[in-house]
Amino acid sequence: MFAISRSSALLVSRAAFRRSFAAVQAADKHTLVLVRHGESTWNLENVFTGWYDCPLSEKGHGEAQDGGKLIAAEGIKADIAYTSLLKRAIRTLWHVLEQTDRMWIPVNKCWELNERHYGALQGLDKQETVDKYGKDQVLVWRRSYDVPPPPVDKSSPHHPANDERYSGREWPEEFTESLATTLERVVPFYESEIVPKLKAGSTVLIAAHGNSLRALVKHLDSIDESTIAELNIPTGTPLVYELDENLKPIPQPNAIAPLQGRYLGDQDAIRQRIEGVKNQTK
Ligand SMILES: O=C(O)[C@@H](CO)OP(=O)(O)O
Repeated sequence: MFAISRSSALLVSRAAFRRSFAAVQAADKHTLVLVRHGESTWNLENVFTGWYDCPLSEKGHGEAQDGGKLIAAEGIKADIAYTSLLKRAIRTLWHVLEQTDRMWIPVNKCWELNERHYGALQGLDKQETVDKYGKDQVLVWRRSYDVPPPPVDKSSPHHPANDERYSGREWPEEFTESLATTLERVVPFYESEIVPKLKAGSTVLIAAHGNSLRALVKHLDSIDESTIAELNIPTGTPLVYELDENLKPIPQPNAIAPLQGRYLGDQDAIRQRIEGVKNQTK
């Protein structure tokens, strides 16, 4: 009475095959979620920020909470999170973890994910800087790949040697960063710290900054130096990457080129936010 017919045995083994194939596929797919912090007080005031540690604005708190809700609605469950040493990104991460009910997962705070250091431009009004130096020069400082803004020296409060969170490291007498030098710290950090977690099957969440994330997506999406100059990342908007077994992005439907990951949320509103970042220096 327990004998299984040949056809039902076949059905059982097909179902088992489908299940194990799905498991292999799942193991070969890796999820990485990137979120730029919500609007900060200095974004609101249109001031060059870099490593200056300003908080989120009222609107920025709301953007970060909404970003977290979108991640929760997608059913994405981060296993480990990374952020910078700057409170606008840390607070954004806290909002996302709260909204996704993942406040218990490990969190790593690392200077390598900081915003690009804006040198002597930190603290200057973006529009006044355009009025003084011209739109083209300011665009070169903001978006060119390898032209850094003028540096700060150790007499400046903006120099990292004067901030205890960066103690224990050697900093050059003069400091500033281009996107290229930002990438030189972001990408090795990603490769050495985050890639092993992804390979081990963890879903990874990174809350960081406009330019540290531009550096990371340049690497992930193999974006060339002239195209990356046109790329702006909106505040508080989750960007979801599905990566294949070689950790190459699997192009997502609705991805906004040149990105292969997809932004969560209302796509028209996201395009408007992107334009807003671009238009900070008209
Ligand atoms: O001021 C900054 O640090 C960054 C991000 O807010 O600005 P921008 O978009 O001009 O690079």
